Amino acid sequence: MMTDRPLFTELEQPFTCAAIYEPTVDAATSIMKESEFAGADSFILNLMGDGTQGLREEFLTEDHLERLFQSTSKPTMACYYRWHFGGESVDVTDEERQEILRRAVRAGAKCVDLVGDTFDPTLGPDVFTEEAKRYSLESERPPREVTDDPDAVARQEAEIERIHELGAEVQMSAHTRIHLDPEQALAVAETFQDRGADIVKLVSVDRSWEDMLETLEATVLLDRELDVPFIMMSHGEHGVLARYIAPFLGSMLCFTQQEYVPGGFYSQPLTENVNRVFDAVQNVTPTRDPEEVDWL
Ligand SMILES: O=C1C[C@@](O)(C(=O)O)C[C@@H](O)[C@@H]1O
Repeated sequence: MMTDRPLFTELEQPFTCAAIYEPTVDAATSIMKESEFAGADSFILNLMGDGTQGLREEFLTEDHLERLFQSTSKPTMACYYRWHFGGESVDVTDEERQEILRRAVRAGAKCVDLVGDTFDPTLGPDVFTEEAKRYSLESERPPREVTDDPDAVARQEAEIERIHELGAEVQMSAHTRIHLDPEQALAVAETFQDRGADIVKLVSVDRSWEDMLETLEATVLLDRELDVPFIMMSHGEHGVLARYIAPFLGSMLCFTQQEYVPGGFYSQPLTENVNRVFDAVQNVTPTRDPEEVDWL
């Protein structure tokens, strides 16, 4: 008998979530099956590909998506950003993106990624441009993909309810394109939690080891203060190390990949590798107050 796939918040944490960037359902299925052997616990499917690192538009039907989700007993989360990993902006409205994400849920996705500025896109340079790089190198810019416009927030809250009614969870996310210090990270995370998100995801920017250490500090702060599960991580080469470590400090999962394709996105560690780390690192969760420990 078919068993339903678990929700993301039902999985034992921390776990791996393998990113699927393939252009066709067959290719995506093949990578998902191989990822299962590498120990992937869940998947994130990129829907905004149209030929470059994500599912092509012709596969965005309920039938195609259902065939893909049914090929695994692991849960899949769907995302459809305004940009794709090839670097260009995607020419669809927020309403269309949400319609496609709801279609994915009807086809069996267990979670959708709701970008934090949906219905009120934050202004800023196009991603992957020289100007975007400058934006990320400076700290005193507002975080991208975060809005507090009351109309947009009300629509986001209604969208979260619709997705809940369809039986899936919502991960509210922001790729902030700037480095977040711990207090900034907590402020954004709390607004997403207040909107009804089941999971909060923050992707900061780390430009140095000091930034990376602040990202880990933000992870500890979020773990202490947030009521919902969260994912804390960063873009930037200094952020890669924290992707392995943050899951031990409370970040719920690590986004991984099965293999690195030429011209691909290499910040996500390989699934097999992360699982080896998760398995090897034991006995690091404190169970007693420092006062109760003999050997300090
Ligand atoms: O948003 C995220 C995280 C990500 O941006 C990363 O940096 O690992 C990659 C995306 O596939 C995923 O949806």
